Amino acid sequence: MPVLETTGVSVRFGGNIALRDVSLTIEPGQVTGLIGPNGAGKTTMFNCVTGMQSVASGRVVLDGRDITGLGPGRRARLGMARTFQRLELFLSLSVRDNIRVAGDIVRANTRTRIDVEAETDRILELAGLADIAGENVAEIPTGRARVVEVARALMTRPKLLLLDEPASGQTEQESERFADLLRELAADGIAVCLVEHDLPLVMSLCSTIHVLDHGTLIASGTAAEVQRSPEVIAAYIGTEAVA
Ligand SMILES: Nc1ncnc2c1ncn2[C@@H]1O[C@H](COP(=O)(O)OP(=O)(O)OP(=O)(O)O)[C@@H](O)[C@H]1O
Repeated sequence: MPVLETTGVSVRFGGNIALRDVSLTIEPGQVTGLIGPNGAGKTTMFNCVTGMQSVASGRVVLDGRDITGLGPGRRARLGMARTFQRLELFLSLSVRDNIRVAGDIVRANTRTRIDVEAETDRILELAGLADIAGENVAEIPTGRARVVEVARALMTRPKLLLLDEPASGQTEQESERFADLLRELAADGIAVCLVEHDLPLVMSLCSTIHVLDHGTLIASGTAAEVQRSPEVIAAYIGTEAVA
């Protein structure tokens, strides 16, 4: 069973249709890509999934449960977490405290028994951030700050992790390490969904890729399948081969 299923999701902003009848699934234990040109509706889709944007029509189903009417807090407690295109970190806090604070919130708002300090240490190691744990987030490079955001999301133990352009600002080396982290998370059973313009990264990481264009889902399939799709080539990839 997919972790997430959207059926016929549509969103309008005044006369502008941001999403038109979008039906897609995100499976556990995989990295799924959501790609498309600027303005295609990718972030709006994340907002619909996380409850930050209400839908004009359609349904959002998490683990077989219809969550279309639930707010972002309820959805987060049901097991979804996200990161943002524009970094949303506490700039005056250290890397460690940015991660720890999510654990404190989980402990305060749910009945989860969580050893916040131990879990913070585990996630710092897992995400490769232990060497900069004490540094202020304002002082670290953007590429690593993006990993801090992912690490903070992991403190909530999500089953669905939505990442909005997490590799932007990363060096090639950082993005290789980041890809390894996402593979590990998927191998652990998490459903990871990635909005990303770095196509070689998406193509190498994602088992399934959904392609949006002008709010419409124009293709879903493996990297090889979407790269062959004439609609995708015309709308987004162009004629140049993607490595
Ligand atoms: N709050 C809003 N009010 C009005 N229009 C919006 C709003 N949010 C998004 N849009 C419009 O909806 C469409 C989809 O935007 P969205 O940000 O979801 O695209 P995107 O695929 O994430 O783009 P990008 O790759 O540039 O981040 C665009 O036409 C955008 O201008």
